[in-house]
Amino acid sequence: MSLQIERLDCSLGQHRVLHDLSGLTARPGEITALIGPNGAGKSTLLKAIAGIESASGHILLAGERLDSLPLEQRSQRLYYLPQDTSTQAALSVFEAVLLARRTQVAEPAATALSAVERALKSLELEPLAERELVALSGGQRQRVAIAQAIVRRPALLMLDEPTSALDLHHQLQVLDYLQRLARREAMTVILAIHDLNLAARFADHLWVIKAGRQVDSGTPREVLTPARLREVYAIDAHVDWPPDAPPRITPLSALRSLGG
Ligand SMILES: Nc1ncnc2c1ncn2[C@@H]1O[C@H](COP(=O)(O)OP(=O)(O)OP(=O)(O)O)[C@@H](O)[C@H]1O
Repeated sequence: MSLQIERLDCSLGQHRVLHDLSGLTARPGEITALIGPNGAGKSTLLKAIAGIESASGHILLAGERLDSLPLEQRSQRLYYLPQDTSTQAALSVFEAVLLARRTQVAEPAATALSAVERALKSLELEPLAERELVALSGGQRQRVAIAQAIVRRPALLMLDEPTSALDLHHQLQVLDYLQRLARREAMTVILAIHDLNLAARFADHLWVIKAGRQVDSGTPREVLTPARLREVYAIDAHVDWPPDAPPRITPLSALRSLGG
């Protein structure tokens, strides 16, 4: 389902965080990466779409006004995975993923169990299935949280920095899996991410925001230019799109203060 944002404003307390975001589209079957410096408003935008933060403007999913749906109905269509995946829940990995599935979908137990097994396998979590959540490392917990998100099969999946705690193997493995999942299930996937090499490699489309304002949107090649990186991140960077290798963005130096 295609997501469209029009005239979105959001204030937190006295602070206006998002300013009139318009014309942002995320398509089914694609990964849309949301990029921008610290404090740009990436988490706030994802939370506003999820209905966790209140915002004005239009948020349309497959033409339907998400922003006028009650939270419960929104949550049947989307899933938002926050940046902080810490938990004190006294559950095993398997139980946590099963619970995520069962609170969302009414179905026979055997169907739920096989969905959980598939999700664990897809994220290489089978060896940890019986471990307690509280006994996991940060990266392991992050992968479990991603399994809890994907097992629900939402039409719109939003992940806030889903690879921030992952080692290099799992960064590639998770993003490759999300890309295949999006294509196979025609899922709309939006992820906030700081690593521009991963964004360039795995995203079909980028949204760029800075200080709550939309700076650009387009394909990685259109958006990730040295001039744009200078403007958005205050860095000098070398950008290379080799024909037979993944794109390479090499930060060279930090320029003036970025602020924020
Ligand atoms: N509860 C709040 N009340 C007031 N301002 C807030 C609140 N939460 C966040 N902000 C401010 O909103 C702005 C956007 O924050 P947000 O967390 O959305 O940024 P971000 O782009 O996700 O940043 P990061 O890359 O550091 O995670 C920041 O200036 C932040 O200080």
